[in-house]
Amino acid sequence: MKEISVKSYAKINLSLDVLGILPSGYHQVEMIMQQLDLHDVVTVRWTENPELPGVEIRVESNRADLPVSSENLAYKAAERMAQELGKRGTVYIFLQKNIPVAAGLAGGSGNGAAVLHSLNALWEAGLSVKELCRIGLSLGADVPFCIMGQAKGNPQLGDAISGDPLACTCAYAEGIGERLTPLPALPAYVLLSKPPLGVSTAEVYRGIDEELGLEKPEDGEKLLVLQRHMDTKALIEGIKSHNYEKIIEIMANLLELFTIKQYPIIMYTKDKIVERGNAAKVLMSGSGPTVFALYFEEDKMNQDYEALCDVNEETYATKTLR
Ligand SMILES: C[C@](O)(CO)[C@H](O)COP(=O)(O)OP(=O)(O)OC[C@H]1O[C@@H](n2ccc(N)nc2=O)[C@H](O)[C@@H]1O
Ligand SMILES: Nc1ncnc2c1ncn2[C@@H]1O[C@H](COP(=O)(O)OP(=O)(O)OP(=O)(O)O)[C@@H](O)[C@H]1O
Repeated sequence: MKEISVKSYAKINLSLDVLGILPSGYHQVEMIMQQLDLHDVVTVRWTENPELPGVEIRVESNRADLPVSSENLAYKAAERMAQELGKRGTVYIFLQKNIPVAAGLAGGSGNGAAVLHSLNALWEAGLSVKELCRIGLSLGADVPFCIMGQAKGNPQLGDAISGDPLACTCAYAEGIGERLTPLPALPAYVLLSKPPLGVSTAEVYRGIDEELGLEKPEDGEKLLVLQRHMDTKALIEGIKSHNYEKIIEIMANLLELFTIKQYPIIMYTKDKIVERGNAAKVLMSGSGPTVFALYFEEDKMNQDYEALCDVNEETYATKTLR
């Protein structure tokens, strides 16, 4: 029996723009993604057994409300790796969940990514970060970025993975979120506050279509309309040159257009942070509903943390992963 534990980090979107809709129904996006120190711990145990016809998978978690069947992204990730590498034996996965669920923080995507990394290590498969990202994309659009962040934040995966040119904790994402260019991390303290509701990512992208008047092109038809709603290129320059004023000015999340209208409690949470006057920026992360606030001074975040715990039970004080 062999075992490994991997830290599965939460992510926020420093920016998220939707440029258009593809014939697949997926959206062409432009985003800056940043990993946070807040993490789940994914432990994977592998027992080889040539008598078995394939791989048996069992998932357990400390959260009773999380599906542990084949719907779980950790389960799916083990299935995909087994298909790729044709192994026989038992995979046992334990998910120590600390990241809130259905929150816009890529918690599930991270767990899927962690299982890919774990099995790559336990099976000594030697797959590169790029190869893991290819497999990860079939699990979800956020998975490749989670793979890159975990490569940086888990030295136990070995020098080849942590030294991979794609290992990074901040990245510029294009395509459906899978074309990733590493960026320097943004050093900041981050407060997360999740209103008590879960949001479906698919519902949010459908809602955005209505907001923007986007219609899915027919198969074979070219993507005609590509419209930018924020200056992501200038944001990248700001991150590279440590121009915090510029970063704060440009950061935005287009998905707020729909999610905040649909769930006013998100605006209520944002207002509660903004009115305290400590945060440099307050935005919704991903498809929501979690609101994040950025700070450059830790004590300012700590003051807001105390106050926000009274607004939403699921409130966390963390920082960006560097
Ligand atoms: C909102 C973000 O979290 C921002 O990082 C991602 O864009 C979503 O990533 P994700 O949850 O990993 O997405 P997936 O699991 O692949 O897809 C969930 C649903 O979101 C929609 N989806 C997702 C990504 C994308 N670029 N366009 C989409 O339209 C699709 O309807 C899909 O059915
Ligand atoms: N390992 C997992 N951890 C959390 N949720 C999972 C997992 N596997 C499957 N799910 C399901 O995925 C859904 C979305 O959960 P998740 O926490 O990944 O949301 P999210 O942070 O909004 O993700 P993303 O930002 O990638 O859209 C939930 O309804 C949950 O039941």
